[in-house]
Amino acid sequence: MGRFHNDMKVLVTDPIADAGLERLRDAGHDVVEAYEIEGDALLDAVADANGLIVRSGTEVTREVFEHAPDLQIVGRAGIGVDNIDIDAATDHGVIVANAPEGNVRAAAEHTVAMMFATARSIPQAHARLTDGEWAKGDFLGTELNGKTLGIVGLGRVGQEVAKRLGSVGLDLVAYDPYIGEDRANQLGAELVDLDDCLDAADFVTVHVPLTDETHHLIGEDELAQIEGGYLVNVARGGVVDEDALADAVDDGVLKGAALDVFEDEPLPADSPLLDAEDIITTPHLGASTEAAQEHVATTTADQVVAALANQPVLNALNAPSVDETAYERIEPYIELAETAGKVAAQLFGERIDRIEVTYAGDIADEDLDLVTASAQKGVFEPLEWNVNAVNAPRVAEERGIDVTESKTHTTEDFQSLLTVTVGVDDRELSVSGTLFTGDEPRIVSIDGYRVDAIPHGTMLVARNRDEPGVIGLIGTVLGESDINIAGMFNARETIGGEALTVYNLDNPVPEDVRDDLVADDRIISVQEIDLNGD
Ligand SMILES: NC(=O)C1=CN([C@@H]2O[C@H](COP(=O)(O)OP(=O)(O)OC[C@H]3O[C@@H](n4cnc5c(N)ncnc54)[C@H](O)[C@@H]3O)[C@@H](O)[C@H]2O)C=CC1
Ligand SMILES: O=C(O)C(=O)COP(=O)(O)O
Repeated sequence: MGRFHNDMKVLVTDPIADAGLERLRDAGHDVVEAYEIEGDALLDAVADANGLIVRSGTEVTREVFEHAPDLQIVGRAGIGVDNIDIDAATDHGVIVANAPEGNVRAAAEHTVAMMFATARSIPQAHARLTDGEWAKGDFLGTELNGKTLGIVGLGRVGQEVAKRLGSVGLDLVAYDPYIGEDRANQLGAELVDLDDCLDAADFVTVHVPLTDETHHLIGEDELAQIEGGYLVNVARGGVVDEDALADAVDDGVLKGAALDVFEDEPLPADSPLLDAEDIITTPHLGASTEAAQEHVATTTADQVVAALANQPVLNALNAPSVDETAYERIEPYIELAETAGKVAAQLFGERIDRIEVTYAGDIADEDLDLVTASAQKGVFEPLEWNVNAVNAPRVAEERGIDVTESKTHTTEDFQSLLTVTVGVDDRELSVSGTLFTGDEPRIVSIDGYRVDAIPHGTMLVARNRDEPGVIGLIGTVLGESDINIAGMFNARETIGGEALTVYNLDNPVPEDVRDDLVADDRIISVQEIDLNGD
């Protein structure tokens, strides 16, 4: 388990509000602001960073993660994470967290402003006036009242746009295959497919994230369907095919378009979008309000501080996320699961093809994704480099290891019991743990034997025949090697059958000492478990 550090380096590569920077400093972190860096300068700056905060200006590529061995979290002070390679982050065990709420209203308001601005050619008219021309006769706008608005992507921003524009006399249609009809209806929008949405709309506004699926979602054919209307894009460049859009506006297929976002940012000066009189643009200002910037900066800083203190990260996109009160309830189980996973993997000692994590009793009521991920971390830790709860599920998937989680409310003896079973083919081994008063972790069962062991430091698990003198022999051999026994617990199947003894030791047991022990034919096996570092 990592420990709390408050002197870590947080690299900030896009400007965020001071309130966010202050929170990082208040937590004791070293904040390094380095704006507009890319290439080798970015790789150098990130090399010793524990946290990284970006907005849309920094491309956080796989190469960045490869050069950032100490990085634990990338905080995105905003919504869109298309500039962050989340797969690479997961592979490197780095949390990616955004601030999905803070700038929603700002983006929605900017969308509304852009819609009116394009419908009434406000920027063009203003430019003519500043040029000294009273061009009153040249501008005949379009009223929104009585028209139809098509919303492509009815998520947080899309819904806020619907709320605002539904009240100015627009009929609303929406295309979003991932939201329910009820939600759309509550907003007064009819949920339709993309074709119907574009065919019906006089104004189309896009609010989808940029993904492989949405890249050029609006191309030449789709623009043709909006014939005579307007397009607004305050989501992401790349969702709309810019060349096709410039042509559509030039050719009069569309009356106008309003764009806040571009495939290439900053927008190159020679972009055809800038030549089209009826395309209005802003330099990615959707989130640029004081309120939004303060909100996203503080939310992001809080998450970075939390991650660096091994606390839950609320908006983690690639790790199980839990809220703070739920986290308080499951926190002790996170460590217990990791320990049980380590003990199970070390005792099983061979390749595994499955992990089962079972929860019984009160704990079964909780959301336990993070606990299960921790159990996996424990199982994989002896095998893999830099495995944590973020990338453990990925490691399992890549290695073809089947992970199952099951819950039951009934337990025989404990209020809550957690069991990690590792196995391959028909062989398997289970380790169960619980928490005693004061959240003291205890291993209460190993491979079917009831034990009561404090999981800590170096442990020795001996399997022996239940005959007189065996425990004495083990004590003598360890004593002769100056290995102090801090505690022990003996469990047996039946009198004279097989027994399992767990020792807590003050020092590791050298291999020759273990060989000496198994040389006695009453001792079937001895295995050392290393929980040092826990
Ligand atoms: N211009 C700016 O400064 C800002 C831009 N944004 C951008 O706005 C976009 C939306 O943000 P939110 O509404 O907060 O995200 P969200 O995740 O709440 O909503 C996105 C919606 O798009 C839908 N969607 C996904 N794939 C789709 C597809 N193929 N077809 C149709 N719908 C699809 C989802 O189901 C979801 O409902 C993001 O790209 C974000 O980066 C957000 C804030 C500021
Ligand atoms: O939050 C988003 O998705 C945005 O597009 C805002 O981008 P920005 O933080 O202003 O670079």
